[in-house]
Amino acid sequence: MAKQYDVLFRLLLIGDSGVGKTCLLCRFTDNEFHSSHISTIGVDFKMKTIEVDGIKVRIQIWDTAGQERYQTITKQYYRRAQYAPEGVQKILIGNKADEEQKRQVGREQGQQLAKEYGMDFYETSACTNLNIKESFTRLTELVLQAHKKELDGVRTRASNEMALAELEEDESKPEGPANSSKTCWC
Ligand SMILES: Nc1nc2c(ncn2[C@@H]2O[C@H](COP(=O)(O)OP(=O)(O)OP(=O)(O)O)[C@@H](O)[C@H]2O)c(=O)[nH]1
Repeated sequence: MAKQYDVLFRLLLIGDSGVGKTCLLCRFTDNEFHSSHISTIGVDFKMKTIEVDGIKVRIQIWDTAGQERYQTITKQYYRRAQYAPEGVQKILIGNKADEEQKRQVGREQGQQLAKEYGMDFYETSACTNLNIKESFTRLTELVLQAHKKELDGVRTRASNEMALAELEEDESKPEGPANSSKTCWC
């Protein structure tokens, strides 16, 4: 059976209560949007596998509560992330981009803040599905880049496995032009 993923990492969603962290997560993992605000209690998580540069990446996405009363719990999660030996990759997201009239933070303000912290900036909408896949994919790319050395081994293994699977598939096919997978245009 084909391996389900090559690497696994953990991603943390942090931000004030009501900014749309749970909705970003539900849009990304299940392509769903809920208009009600049910505050996250403590932390919750969902999983999603995406493929970037031929590598199957399984992401465990932790959704933290924005409400202050859960800060003692949620802080433990950021702290653990801070001590990661390879450092932490971050991006800044301004959500609810569909609500232009109710905008609280200017786009330039967001871009400036992201620049100060050396982060990429995305304006998203969980409601209209704007930049959801793009922002999660970008963060995944940053994590993969930060772990480039370990990944070279994974990439070699993945391409060897793919070559082996293709070989096995070819060997199981009966010979003859009718079964040839190549198309000739001449
Ligand atoms: N218009 C619009 N509303 C959104 C968007 N994302 C979330 N919302 C709404 O904002 C409210 C809060 O969303 P949540 O995802 O529950 O917010 P949260 O950041 O997880 O909140 P806590 O769990 O309390 O930290 C809900 O009513 C959502 O429907 C968006 O992109 N556009």
